[in-house]
Amino acid sequence: MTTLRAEGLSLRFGRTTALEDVTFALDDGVTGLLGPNGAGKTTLLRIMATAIPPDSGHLRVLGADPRGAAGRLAIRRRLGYLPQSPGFHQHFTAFEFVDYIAILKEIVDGRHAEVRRVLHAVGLDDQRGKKIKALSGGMRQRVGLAAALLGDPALVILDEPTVGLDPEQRLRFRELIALIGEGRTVLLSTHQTEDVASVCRHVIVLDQGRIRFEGDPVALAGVARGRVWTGPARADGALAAWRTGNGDYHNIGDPPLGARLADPGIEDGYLMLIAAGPAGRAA
Ligand SMILES: Nc1ncnc2c1ncn2[C@@H]1O[C@H](COP(=O)(O)OP(=O)(O)OP(=O)(O)O)[C@@H](O)[C@H]1O
Repeated sequence: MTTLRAEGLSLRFGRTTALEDVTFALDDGVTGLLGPNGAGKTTLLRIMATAIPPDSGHLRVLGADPRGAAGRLAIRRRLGYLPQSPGFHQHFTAFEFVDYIAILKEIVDGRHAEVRRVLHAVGLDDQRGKKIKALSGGMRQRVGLAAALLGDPALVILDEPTVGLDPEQRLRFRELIALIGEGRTVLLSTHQTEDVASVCRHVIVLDQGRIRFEGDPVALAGVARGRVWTGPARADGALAAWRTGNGDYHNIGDPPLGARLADPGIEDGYLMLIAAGPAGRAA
């Protein structure tokens, strides 16, 4: 079943166009929302979480229309949202923070059992009595994730949850997200193409408020097929190029004649789209 359908969403902040004619649908599983700084990711997530309305366009979330108060309430009851800055109360313990969110979510029956359940789901059984300020960044993100899972939401929206985590924490967090995506819809906003490669079955690339790509991760890599090559120097005219560990340069763009083509990855496809700019719509 389609969990969410957005049609022609647009939103401006003064003279800044944050979103322009954004149309997509979400189903079960993890969808990655990739885009550079300022692409409009957080704005789009906030609209979907019913925190702000779009200027124009239509949105249907879990069968409800967020334009009316009753629709918004119905959506919020079945939604888990982890914002970029969850506003942790540093002096609360992990349990107290999640319990506080459970109160705000109006969970009445078995509230403490539900708090324990979500803390267990994110692997924080042993840490639940610790103060937020004493937890590592990765643990803190888990507390935020636990709060987002209260009430077993059908739709979970995660705004850049892997930012600032070390590689091992990021791996563990990805595993958790993959588990959460089984049987429910998860939208994961991220700058990390590795997040998308490891957990997402579907990916949306947003740039300058517009959708530049929608499809599976293999198709995103395919955007750069025939456009990635290696050579001894940074190629003139490459859209992006960087030196690799063995001293060769990895180039993306229009390859010169006789170039040594390489298999593209998700990062190559993503960079092709972003570097080519709005005119270079490739999917
Ligand atoms: N409340 C606001 N008032 C004014 N401009 C805003 C506001 N929120 C966002 N913007 C602008 O809208 C555009 C999109 O911002 P948004 O935060 O949605 O991007 P983002 O993709 O989430 O970026 P990042 O990856 O840096 O978090 C940016 O140009 C931003 O400056």
